[in-house]
Amino acid sequence: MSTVTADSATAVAPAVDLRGVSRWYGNVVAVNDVTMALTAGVTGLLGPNGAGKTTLLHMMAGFLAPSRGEVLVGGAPTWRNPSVYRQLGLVSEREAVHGFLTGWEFVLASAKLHRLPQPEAAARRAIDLVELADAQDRRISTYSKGMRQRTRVAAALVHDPQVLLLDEPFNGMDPRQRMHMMELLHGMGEAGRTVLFSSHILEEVEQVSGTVQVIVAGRLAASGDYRHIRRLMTNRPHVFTVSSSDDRALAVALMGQPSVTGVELDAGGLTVRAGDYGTFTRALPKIARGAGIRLRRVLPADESLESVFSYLVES
Ligand SMILES: Nc1ncnc2c1ncn2[C@@H]1O[C@H](COP(=O)(O)OP(=O)(O)OP(=O)(O)O)[C@@H](O)[C@H]1O
Repeated sequence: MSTVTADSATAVAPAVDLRGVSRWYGNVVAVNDVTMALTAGVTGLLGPNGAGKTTLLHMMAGFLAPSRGEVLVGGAPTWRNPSVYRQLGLVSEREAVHGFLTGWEFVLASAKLHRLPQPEAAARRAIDLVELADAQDRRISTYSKGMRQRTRVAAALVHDPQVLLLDEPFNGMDPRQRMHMMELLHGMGEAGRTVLFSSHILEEVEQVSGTVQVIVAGRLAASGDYRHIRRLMTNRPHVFTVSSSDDRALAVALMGQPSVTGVELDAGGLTVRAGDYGTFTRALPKIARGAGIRLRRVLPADESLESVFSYLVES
């Protein structure tokens, strides 16, 4: 977990610090006792739909009050604290932009809302950063989805905030637009900004960020280095459906394996429960070969992200 250690005098204070944060809507608990600290660089906030990602981001941005706990940005509470807004930018999930404005007008309006001393210079810098200068004088209604998204990022960055929060920024983008947005986020992280983006897609997070916060049903399920979390996800018990040239003989051979915890045989083939993914998938071809059996099909039966997430929560 990316906590700041007290033993190091040079430890960097987290830009975003959540301490025992909960938020409920009536009797729905959207966020449940979350503690996390974010420092410079890009972090992915990974979780299935309805996990509480938007609620967390909105509390960080000062749009929502926590029901319990503290949400700090730069050491100050975000709720009802306009001075914090100068340090952060939020790109929300919904894509509402005024299509009749040009990209330039939209970003400039944001600079003026922030009452920046030189709004034109700030708008120019933000537009250059997202590489939209060529299209800045066209109406937003003529932009592609990716260009609209970049316009919104420019508007959120116009005041050069230390913290940038993005809610599902890759939704609906084609691969090229995705790549461009990923490079943009990378660059901002490398420049020392604290960037947090939410996603429900594991691969998306893997490509952009080495650090992940996994949120499931309002709780922080796992946190830290992506590879560590990936291992947690693959080292869990797995169920496979297997069909072969002789399912009955294969069932007998598999039952003798320590990595196998259960085998069921029916007309459709075998359902095999294995202790972990790697050991079983390495052992299976050898076992089949040893018994003179040909494998026809091996499919993981429980690979939905939902099942991976619920495993993380239960473990
Ligand atoms: N204004 C609200 N009133 C009541 N319940 C809400 C409200 N906003 C969110 N919720 C509930 O809180 C939970 C978390 O929602 P949230 O939008 O934060 O999740 P999410 O991870 O961002 O999901 P998604 O990706 O689908 O937006 C869900 O059960 C949702 O139905």
